[in-house]
Amino acid sequence: MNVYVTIGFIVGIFAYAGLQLMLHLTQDKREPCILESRVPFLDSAIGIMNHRANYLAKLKAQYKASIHTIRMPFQRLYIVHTPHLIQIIQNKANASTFVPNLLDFGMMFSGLKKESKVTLAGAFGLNGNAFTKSVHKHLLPGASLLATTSNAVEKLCASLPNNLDNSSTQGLLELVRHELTMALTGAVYGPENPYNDSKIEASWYDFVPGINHLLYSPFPNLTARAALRARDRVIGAFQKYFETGGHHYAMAMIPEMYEANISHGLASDEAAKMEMATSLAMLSSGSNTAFWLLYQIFSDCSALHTIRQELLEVSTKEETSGGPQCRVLSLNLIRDECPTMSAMLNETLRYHSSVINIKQVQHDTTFANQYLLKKDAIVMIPGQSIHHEKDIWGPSADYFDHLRFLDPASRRNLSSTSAFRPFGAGASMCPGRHFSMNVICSLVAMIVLQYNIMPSDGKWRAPTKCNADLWNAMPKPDRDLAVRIVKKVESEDVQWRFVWAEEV
Ligand code: HEM
Repeated sequence: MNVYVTIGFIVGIFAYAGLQLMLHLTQDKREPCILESRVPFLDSAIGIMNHRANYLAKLKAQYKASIHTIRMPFQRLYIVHTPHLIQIIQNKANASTFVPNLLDFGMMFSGLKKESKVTLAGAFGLNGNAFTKSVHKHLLPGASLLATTSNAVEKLCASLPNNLDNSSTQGLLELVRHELTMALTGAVYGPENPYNDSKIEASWYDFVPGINHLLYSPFPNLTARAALRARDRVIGAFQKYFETGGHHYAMAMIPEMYEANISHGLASDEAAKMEMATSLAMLSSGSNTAFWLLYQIFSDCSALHTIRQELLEVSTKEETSGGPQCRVLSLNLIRDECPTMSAMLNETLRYHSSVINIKQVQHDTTFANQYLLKKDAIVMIPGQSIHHEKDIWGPSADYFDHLRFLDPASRRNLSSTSAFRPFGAGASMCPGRHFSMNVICSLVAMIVLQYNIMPSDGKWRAPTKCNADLWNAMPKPDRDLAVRIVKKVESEDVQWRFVWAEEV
């Protein structure tokens, strides 16, 4: 054997043994166990590369542990899989021990300068940032949510006929993504919405794949050059938006966030970068949710028929003088008066969700009277483990059942964040969930009532979601579905009017 190969081999063996020793010497016996240590400190990186968003659920299925440790270079992760342990973490008394750290995530990919990060951390500490505070204030149920939802619904009503009425073959995901992007951002950013420019919309979606590089790559500037150039274009558009006062015509949340960041000492062009975090929260999970919901409805004839019937029954006839029949649907009624559609939405969230809640341990603590959790470690709660737990959801937990939430016992689980957590839990539970669900339900109802969707190859086949991003609460399908969308024959003679007419 070549002498260099022999030396390399021996060095490799020593390095491996050294790393194994280091791993086990630095792991306290009282900490949750390590499940895999074939490649010390790198098992999880390899596992995530291979299994992406499914990695943690795969570990649970394989080892059946309720909690375990993952070691990465300079970081320990504690993965929690079972409801009783999750409840302890979510217990109010433990709020100062386990703290959400989404703030860091937003800052990591927004392109902020170091000094701006320091300014924001000084201003907001562990209490979120101007963005999270404002969303909690403006998008929880109330007049502002109502106005913003109505605005988004108007945008959908205006754009849908233009984009769907041509019976050509289109990608389902691409189609709903465009509709939701324009409706959500249009309602939030107002008439000067930077995403009105199709180049900026395209640049946003060119940037998104770069987030993984910013999170995991040691050299994102080399490995994600095109994505980072796309981010510069989006940031540039937001800088212009604020410079020219576009935010004065937006919903109150946007100028409020901007002014808060400026008042804490951020330069105007840096404050504009925070809109990358707003855009990500707004645009990352919604279109994937709408995609899966449409897939589940249209691929099941009986569910489609029932949902159409329910929607029709809550709509009312509007008197017209001649011409086609006119029907009005108050989309806000769907949640309470269309049980199958609501059940289908909740099952879509339960079954497909890839959410992982992340908290940081603030000090060494003994958890559940048993485990030592070390300061600065990250606690991860994979929603998949809970959403597919047979003790909670019964033997059919691993299957999609659009009738599941018609059953009172399953419906009760909706209000337990130890059972149903597509939007997280506790004080940091997604404050955009009402807005997002309102608009997604509206889009889906408008499509279901007016169009037929058929896969262009004639057979519905669920795309896989093996490459879904670990950070996204709803998984992107690995491939888009080519579909043909045609106006329903019956709806040729009906003029539909859709409104969001809720009273506060
Ligand atoms: C289907 C759509 C959405 C899903 C599945 C989703 C999911 C989530 C999840 C899982 C979290 C983390 C919660 C936790 O740590 O406990 C979160 C946080 C957040 N989401 Fe959403 N989200 C969606 C849409 C939106 C929209 C449209 C907005 C804004 C307009 C938004 C704004 C936020 C904000 C500001 C936070 C941070 C809250 C905090 O730290 O206090 N989300 N979201």
